[in-house]
Amino acid sequence: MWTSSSIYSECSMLRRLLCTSLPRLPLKPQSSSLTILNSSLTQNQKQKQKPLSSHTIKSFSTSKMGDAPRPLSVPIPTLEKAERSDLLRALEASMGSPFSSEPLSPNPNSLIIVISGPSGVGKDALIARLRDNSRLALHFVVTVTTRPRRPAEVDGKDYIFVSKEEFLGMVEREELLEYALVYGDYKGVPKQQIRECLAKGCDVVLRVDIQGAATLKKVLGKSAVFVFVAAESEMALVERLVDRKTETVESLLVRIGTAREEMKHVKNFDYVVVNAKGKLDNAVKLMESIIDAEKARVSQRTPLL
Ligand SMILES: Nc1ncnc2c1ncn2[C@@H]1O[C@H](COP(=O)(O)OP(=O)(O)OP(=O)(O)O)[C@@H](O)[C@H]1O
Repeated sequence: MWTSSSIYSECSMLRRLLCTSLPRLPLKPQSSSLTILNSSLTQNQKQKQKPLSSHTIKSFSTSKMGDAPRPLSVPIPTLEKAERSDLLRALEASMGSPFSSEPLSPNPNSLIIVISGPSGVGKDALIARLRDNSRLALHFVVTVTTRPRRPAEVDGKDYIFVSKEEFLGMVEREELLEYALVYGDYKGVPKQQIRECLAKGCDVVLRVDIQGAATLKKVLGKSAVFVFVAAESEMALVERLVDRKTETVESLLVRIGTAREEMKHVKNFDYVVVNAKGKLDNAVKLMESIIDAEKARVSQRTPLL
């Protein structure tokens, strides 16, 4: 029969047993039990407890951690008094092997980043800002096009401007990763530039329209990162196209109608970047964050090309 006094005496015996066995507990694996037991001590008992000496730690070092047997009698100096290098050496000796300075995770793979979105949304503006100001070292693949050069554009930098015959020759020789007829002009992505860049270990940015992105998705699948650039509203997009003053009324109508359809494709992309009016810098920062996050992925993409 349990009486209240017998329960009390059982409890105090158990407490005495636990307190006297405390210094023998292994240091790491059971540190949570150490905390629990410690909290059950009276204030008086806590004051009587001495800090762990190097001798105490030495006896812990004879215990096993996981499967790795640890050598006996490796003296580990106290944390307060030891030289850092001595402490590191003692810890290495105690663990049974030297600490490696090799990176714990491998270098991230090169990325293929596909930037797409409706006409007038600001793809070129975003890419120009990334090219000129970004902290990231990116290679921007220069698209080949048969479209006439706009006054501010530089051949070989903004686009490679070629005749229709030259373009079709490239198609024939299978030099393009993808190509499309966009608003009456051909645009294509040259394979060679991408291959050269990936071989050097750099990250490649491709700028394509929505059709091009759909084709690249079939070719590259999950090996590339697909980013959809959007305006904050349809009105903002139309204003931007009108203000750019590069389109006729007919081509404006075609682009606006196409943009309505293209917005439906956003679900096929990995990320969406809203390029709001006057907030191009925010869009650039978001692009950089996406690239940073992709570099930090545990399961890296491997470019297929
Ligand atoms: N955040 C922004 N705020 C205001 N204007 C912008 C912004 N981003 C781009 N623009 C302007 O909007 C216009 C369209 O941008 P841009 O030419 O870069 O679009 P695009 O998506 O490359 O178009 P396209 O596919 O037709 O070549 C340009 O005049 C550009 O300067």
